Amino acid sequence: MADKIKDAKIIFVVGGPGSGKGTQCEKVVTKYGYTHLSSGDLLRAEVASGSERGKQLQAIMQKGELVPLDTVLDMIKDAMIAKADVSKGFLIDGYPREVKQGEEFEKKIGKPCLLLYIDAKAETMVKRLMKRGETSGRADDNEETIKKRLDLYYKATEPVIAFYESRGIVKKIDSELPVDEVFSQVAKAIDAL
Ligand SMILES: Nc1ncnc2c1ncn2[C@H]1C[C@H](O)[C@@H](COP(=O)(O)OP(=O)(O)O)O1
Ligand SMILES: [Mg+2]
Repeated sequence: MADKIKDAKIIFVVGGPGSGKGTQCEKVVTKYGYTHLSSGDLLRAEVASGSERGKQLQAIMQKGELVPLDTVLDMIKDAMIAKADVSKGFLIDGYPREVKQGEEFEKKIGKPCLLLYIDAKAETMVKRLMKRGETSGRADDNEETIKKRLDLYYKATEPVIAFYESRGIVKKIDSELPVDEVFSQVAKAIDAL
């Protein structure tokens, strides 16, 4: 089954909470016809389904912690297989959150050809998340959880960037700029593939 996705382009989209990953991915979907898979959205869909697994996930996410690796990976893989025939490529948004997740992804699914590092200052991310929290309805868009998510990002996720830098596939994107200017950097990186 996983054979079908072996030849598809896989792009990891990594950045802190509120850095603008989802915003940029939506624009890539429109321009390039890629499939956008946000690990957070997949997990939130499971929570919304009201399943037993969803309830356990919600408790973890509300605390700003990482959910078990196999759960996320299985969800991403199932979603990729479902889209394999129609997709030009995959944007994997919000994953890997830690180096181990990247290693497991490559074992079970395939290798990324690019890592988009969506970079914004902590202060900017907090500001954007607090604003998003006014309307998002997300249980983790509150001041206390935001702080934990940022700490975890710097501790667990930044090493992911270093790991893939050694492979030469990291493209750093300045996400302090207006959305369209951020996107022109993203488009340049994708056009160069
Ligand atoms: N370049 C930019 N300038 C200003 N606001 C931005 C921006 N990119 C995203 N935003 C806004 C949209 C959202 O309300 C919030 C978080 O963006 P997001 O795409 O949901 O981030 P992420 O998916 O990385 O958590 O910030
Ligand atoms: Mg997002």
